[in-house]
Amino acid sequence: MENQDKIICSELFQKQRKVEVVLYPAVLAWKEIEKSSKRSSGTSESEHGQTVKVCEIVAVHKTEDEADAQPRSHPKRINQPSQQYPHAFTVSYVRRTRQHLWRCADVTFHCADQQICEQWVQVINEQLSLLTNRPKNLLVYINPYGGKRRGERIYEQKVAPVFRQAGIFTDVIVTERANHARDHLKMEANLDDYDGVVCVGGDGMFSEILHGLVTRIQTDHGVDQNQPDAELVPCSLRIGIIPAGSTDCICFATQGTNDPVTSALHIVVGDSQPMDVCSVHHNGVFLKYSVSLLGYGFYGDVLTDSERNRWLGPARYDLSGFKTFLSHNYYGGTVSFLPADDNVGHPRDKLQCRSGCRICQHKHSSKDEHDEASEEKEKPAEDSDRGWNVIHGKFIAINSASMSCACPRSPKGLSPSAHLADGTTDLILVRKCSRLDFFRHLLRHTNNDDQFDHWFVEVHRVRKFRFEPWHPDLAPLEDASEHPESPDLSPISSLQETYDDRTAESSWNCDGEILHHTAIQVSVQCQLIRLFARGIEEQQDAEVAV
Ligand SMILES: CCCCCCCCCCCCC/C=C/[C@@H](O)[C@H](COP(=O)(O)O)NC(=O)CCCCCCCCCCCCCCC
Ligand SMILES: Nc1ncnc2c1ncn2[C@@H]1O[C@H](COP(=O)(O)OP(=O)(O)O)[C@@H](O)[C@H]1O
Ligand SMILES: [Ca+2]
Repeated sequence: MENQDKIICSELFQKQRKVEVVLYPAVLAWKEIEKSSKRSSGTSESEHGQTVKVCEIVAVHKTEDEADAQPRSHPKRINQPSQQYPHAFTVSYVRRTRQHLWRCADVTFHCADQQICEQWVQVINEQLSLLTNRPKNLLVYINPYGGKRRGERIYEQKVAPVFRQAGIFTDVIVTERANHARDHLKMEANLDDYDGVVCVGGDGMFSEILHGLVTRIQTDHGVDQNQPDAELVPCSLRIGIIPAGSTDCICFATQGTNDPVTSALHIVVGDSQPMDVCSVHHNGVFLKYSVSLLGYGFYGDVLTDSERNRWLGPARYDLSGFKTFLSHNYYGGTVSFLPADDNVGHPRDKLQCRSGCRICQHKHSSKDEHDEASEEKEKPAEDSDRGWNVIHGKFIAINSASMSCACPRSPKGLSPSAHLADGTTDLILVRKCSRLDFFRHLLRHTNNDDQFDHWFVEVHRVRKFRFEPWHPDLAPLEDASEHPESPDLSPISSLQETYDDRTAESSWNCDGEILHHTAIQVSVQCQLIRLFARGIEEQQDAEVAV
């Protein structure tokens, strides 16, 4: 073993091939040195060798099992290299497969000398121990009733083995009722014992963890959440999401897939993705936090209806989506919003938030300065409407997407260019239109067409917004902005007979939870939490160059 300038190099044996294994300061590389005659053509892998970033090594261990230590294809033949190389160690690392999916792969190196083998295990472990962003102790909450009720099985079979391999200690709590996890975090959990909290479930379960954690931190720091302008204290603990829910949009939109093993690996390598959180108030009283969708009208009605059919699992949303689409309700109200600065782009600029996103980083570095400036602007009470835009209308949907809300149903999401951590939310207003028009709009969430390119849709990037449903007595008789009716998918208009658009109110869908107030004030809290994620990687990130 050579150890020059912290580069360690040995000739070892891997799958009956002699390989040169090199540990650079941040990369492990191995390359075949002598090709056996059988493999003369060689694969590109063997010619160019393979590399793994040290920060993506899950674990290294001495391969004790004889069957593992010997090349598997010829365990009993004499004169095999395994006789000359009886010692072995195995490196488990992250391998990217298709579409942002990560898997844990193993490579076993054999060597002649026990000391060299042990040295390799030691130096790799030393490098791993320098990676201080990796969690060592995690608090795990499992919702056994989320999604298809597979939370416990998913955790035991797919996630726990990865954590075990990486030497992570876990305390696991299987929830016994709704809000069990939230209340435990709020009042009981000893947060000092952990580097992070893991939630196994869907967006609703994530919401529990978010509320428990954020509320606990504010209470510990004496911050009053009821003050809409209170400066909230960011959470130091990161949150990991193991998807086992119905929509899994927060997981999908932060790592590009809803796969439990991929999530487990993002946690193991200690990824960190800051994220915006919207705080929702009603007349100065705190209601809820939201990180993905705050939706009034269509998505509120879908959620309300779907709760009755929870037994259907994830399919309840399709059924309720279809029913709500047929009802074709619209709701009067006034939306006011404070637009974001131009430097965070625009919802239709086609710039997508990706791993290491510049817009989110810029926002972070300018956050303090920006917050001070904006407080100055908003403080005087009589001047509090300065910079606000006001829109009155009848809306089929009012959606605030603080992130893209990409999910398997809509791989590009409700607002494909929304950013995870830029301190803004994309406010999408879908005005009263025909069923056919609304169907076209919905359909564009599933293809490459621009869902904002309709006369009845407008979208604004905002830092705050308010909504006020029309009081029946004060509602204007006709909405001035209304477009002449375009063709409808009509025969169902009889469903509308009992519908009074002057009194109708919907409810807000707040990350999959119903809010009990319709008049709300929303403010984006820039980068309040961090996830064990890295945003969606560009495809070329998958390659490593030495
Ligand atoms: C024509 C097909 C149209 C497909 C349109 C799909 C748009 C989907 C956007 C989804 C945004 C999801 C935002 C995330 C919400 C979640 O926080 C939240 C909670 O998740 P959890 O249960 O995992 O805890 N999930 C939800 O509120 C569910 C929203 C799902 C809505 C599905 C709507 C399906 C619409 C189908 C319309 C069918 C029209 C057919 C006309 C012939
Ligand atoms: N043990 C439990 N029993 C019943 N409900 C629970 C339990 N644990 C969590 N919940 C609630 O279940 C709801 C749905 O959970 P979630 O994991 O988001 O699944 P889904 O994506 O299918 O909606 C959440 O509102 C959460 O508060
Ligand atoms: Ca955002």
